[in-house]
Amino acid sequence: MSVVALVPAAGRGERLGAEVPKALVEVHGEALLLHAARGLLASGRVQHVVIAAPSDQLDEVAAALHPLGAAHVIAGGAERTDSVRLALDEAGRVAPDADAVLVHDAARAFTPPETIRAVVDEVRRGAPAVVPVLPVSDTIKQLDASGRVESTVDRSRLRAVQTPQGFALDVLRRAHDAADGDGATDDAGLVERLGVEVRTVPGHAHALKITTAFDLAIAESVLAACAAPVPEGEPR
Ligand SMILES: Nc1ccn([C@@H]2O[C@H](COP(=O)(O)OP(=O)(O)OP(=O)(O)O)[C@@H](O)[C@H]2O)c(=O)n1
Ligand SMILES: C[C@](O)(CO)[C@H](O)COP(=O)(O)O
Repeated sequence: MSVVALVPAAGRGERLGAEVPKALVEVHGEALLLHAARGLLASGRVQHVVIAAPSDQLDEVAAALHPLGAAHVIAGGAERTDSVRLALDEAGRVAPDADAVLVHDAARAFTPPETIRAVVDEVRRGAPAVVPVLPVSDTIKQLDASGRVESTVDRSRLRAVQTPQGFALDVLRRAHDAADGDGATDDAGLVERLGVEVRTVPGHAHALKITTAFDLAIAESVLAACAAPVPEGEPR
């Protein structure tokens, strides 16, 4: 089985508010996108990477990825779903042998390799679709239209969903074909509409989505902690 990873990286990063698109924001001297793509390849499960970049930043993105040597860059679309769809089309050209596909946000640049491997391995075990998830730690309230609390939601079966999400390639193609421009906030959401089973594997705190400046500060600390030598006798 050959695995192609699609990395939607064409967002502007409005909520982060940096001077460059979010995927090009640097942490420890390297673009978030480079961290994300390198993590995918470092998992040892991914053979091809296709990146959907802002259409006016293709050269900048290619330059940021230079240390990696192996990635295909295309222009993304107006919405995340459009960027994934365009990358999926490109995957058919650059990785015709692929039968499994990952979709991974550039914004989740520090997802650990073990999470990526867990997703791929579940697809290899026959899952049509797989998402990494974390339990929700806050109490969740449902509000009415005026902002008053209507009810407290049972959180025992709620999960926050991360990326990479893994799919049998034909399943993701069918899901995007059926969506026909009617997007979802994640790709598994499109698969759910087909009535196809979506399995879960444990997510990881380091796979946080860098959305705001606060998230970026957390990500910087995560990377610093991972790079720091572990004192003798302490677990990593
Ligand atoms: N048209 C778009 C919009 C988003 N993305 C990508 O989808 C991922 C998740 O999106 P998000 O974190 O919301 O990024 P932005 O859209 O850039 O953020 P914002 O909404 O703050 O502008 C990111 O890697 C982003 O680059 C994309 O490829 N194409
Ligand atoms: C795909 C995703 O990261 C899963 O949690 C998330 O749905 C992206 O949402 P956004 O609103 O595009 O940031």
